[in-house]
Amino acid sequence: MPPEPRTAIATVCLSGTLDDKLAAAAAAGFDGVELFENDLLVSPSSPAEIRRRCADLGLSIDLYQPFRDFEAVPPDLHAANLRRARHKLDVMAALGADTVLVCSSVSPHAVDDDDLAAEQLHALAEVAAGRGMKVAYEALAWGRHVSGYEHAWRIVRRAAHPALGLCLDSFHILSKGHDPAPIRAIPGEKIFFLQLADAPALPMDVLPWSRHHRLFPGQGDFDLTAFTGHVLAAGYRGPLSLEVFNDVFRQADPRPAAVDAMRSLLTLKESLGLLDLPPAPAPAGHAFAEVVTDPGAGRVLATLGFARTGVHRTKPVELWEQGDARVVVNESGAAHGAVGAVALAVPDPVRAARRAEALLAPVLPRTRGPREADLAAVAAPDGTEVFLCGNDDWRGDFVPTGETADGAGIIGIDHVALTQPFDHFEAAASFYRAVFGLTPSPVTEFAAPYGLVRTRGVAAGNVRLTLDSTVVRRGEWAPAVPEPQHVAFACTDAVAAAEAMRALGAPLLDIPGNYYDDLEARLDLPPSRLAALRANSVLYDRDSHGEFLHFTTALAGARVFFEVVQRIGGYRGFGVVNAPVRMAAHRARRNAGLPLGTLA
Ligand SMILES: O=C(O)c1ccc(O)c(O)c1
Ligand SMILES: [Mg+2]
Repeated sequence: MPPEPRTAIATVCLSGTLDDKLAAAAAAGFDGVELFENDLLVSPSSPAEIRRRCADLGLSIDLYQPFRDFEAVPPDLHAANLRRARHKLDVMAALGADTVLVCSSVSPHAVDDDDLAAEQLHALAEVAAGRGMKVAYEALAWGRHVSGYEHAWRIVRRAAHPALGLCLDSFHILSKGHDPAPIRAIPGEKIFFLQLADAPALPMDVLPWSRHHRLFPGQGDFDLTAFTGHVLAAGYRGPLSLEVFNDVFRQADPRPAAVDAMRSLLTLKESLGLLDLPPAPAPAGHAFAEVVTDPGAGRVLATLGFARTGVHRTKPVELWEQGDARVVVNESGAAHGAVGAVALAVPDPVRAARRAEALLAPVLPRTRGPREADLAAVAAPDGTEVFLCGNDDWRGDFVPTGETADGAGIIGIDHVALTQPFDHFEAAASFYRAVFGLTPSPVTEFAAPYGLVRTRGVAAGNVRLTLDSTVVRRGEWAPAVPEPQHVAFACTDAVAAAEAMRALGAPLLDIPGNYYDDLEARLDLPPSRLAALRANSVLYDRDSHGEFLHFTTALAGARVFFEVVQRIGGYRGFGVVNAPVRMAAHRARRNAGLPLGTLA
């Protein structure tokens, strides 16, 4: 295995003051930082104090950035630029930083003259070299005359100064669709710095795309593995450094954000064969789901045909079962009122937990009472507990009740919908992908009653999770309660299940007639099919692989409800198109003041 590269993160990625950022970067295990000039300018600490702080935290300052609008200007401006540069190099000396990033000029004073650019960068490199420092030249995607790395490399080659090299930034190269393969031909020692950022494919101008929408590697649509592979193949041996300008990350708690960033780098290293981790666990299915709520949830499950098969030996927790669907109802934290845990059936829980730990997932203490199963559990970014179950030992925690029920057609858990706090949307998908090997689906957006919601699934085998969040932070007029989470059960005949559950008194949501009139207009379903859906308030969707029928209960706790779904053929989605009518129906019930889990 090649040597493992060092890691760094640009302070601009993180929220807070410089102290907050440095502490978060160090805590997440980064080796160094790119110090963004503005973070220094607004800091009350002197450069020497910042240098000591970084040393105390075990961080190097790998790059001082950015120095702007330097090259290819008329002589008087060049003299002023050199003077400005000398000042910054002095600051760098006090910081103990040896590389300055010069990004390609956006100034209207710059001229389109590679010879002049090379000559002036040579002059800068000469000044830097006199202090044992280096200059890394970066082509901004929107640079006035230099906007591609191959152009920047021609200028660096022409300048031919040992203290002048390139800074490669994946965003500027991949956002413009430039081929990164020729990077392999650049001598590695002339690549002074590597900045990594991913991004979603967005049809927009590169500057706002770069300044607002960058993501950590693996979170967007760029191929960072191939890109980084080219740079390493060239012989680059500097740090892998994250430079991510993102509106949400900039205002999120920097400590979990830095952990999310590091998890992304660890996964990237793994994909490059630079890091050996226990493999992702290939989960087979949902062992159980836990809802933390008031006793209403159990009563609602009874009306869906579930039997209360066990009570926990030591905790106010019940086990409810139907087919292979198992729900643990935990009444010990009713205020939380949502999905508390998902439990994945995995072949080797110990190995899966080791991978999770290596990827910085907090491993939860095993609070074991007498006869309580030794379950490995880790915390997802939003605090949801993820249990790893190799077998059914966990059932031993429950004293069997002997209770049975006739059932109403449920055969297992189809998916668990884990509505995410606004700040965690990207980190959540990365977490489930990196730690458990679940594959994220593309993000879709829909208009919900209180604003736009974005959603994506993460799935592998029979494990499916959905991760929803609002597109922008919620408006003040929206109800204080966040969107609920839910557990969706699989059945083989949704219409029959809805009939059976209504007969048992299930509090199923009523869907308005407008919805069915629109279904008829759009999909031309057979009249008997449409009538059955309408009569039972069953929702419908289809894709190129199959069909999807589903219906939901009223809220069974402050933030949780249940859904019943039928997949026909290879339908891949989650009925997202129907989320707005379901949300509006929940809202209507909430606004009508119906108590939670009110039975029909
Ligand atoms: O958006 C910018 O100005 C900016 C500055 C420095 C960089 O390294 C970069 O990639 C972008
Ligand atoms: Mg950059």
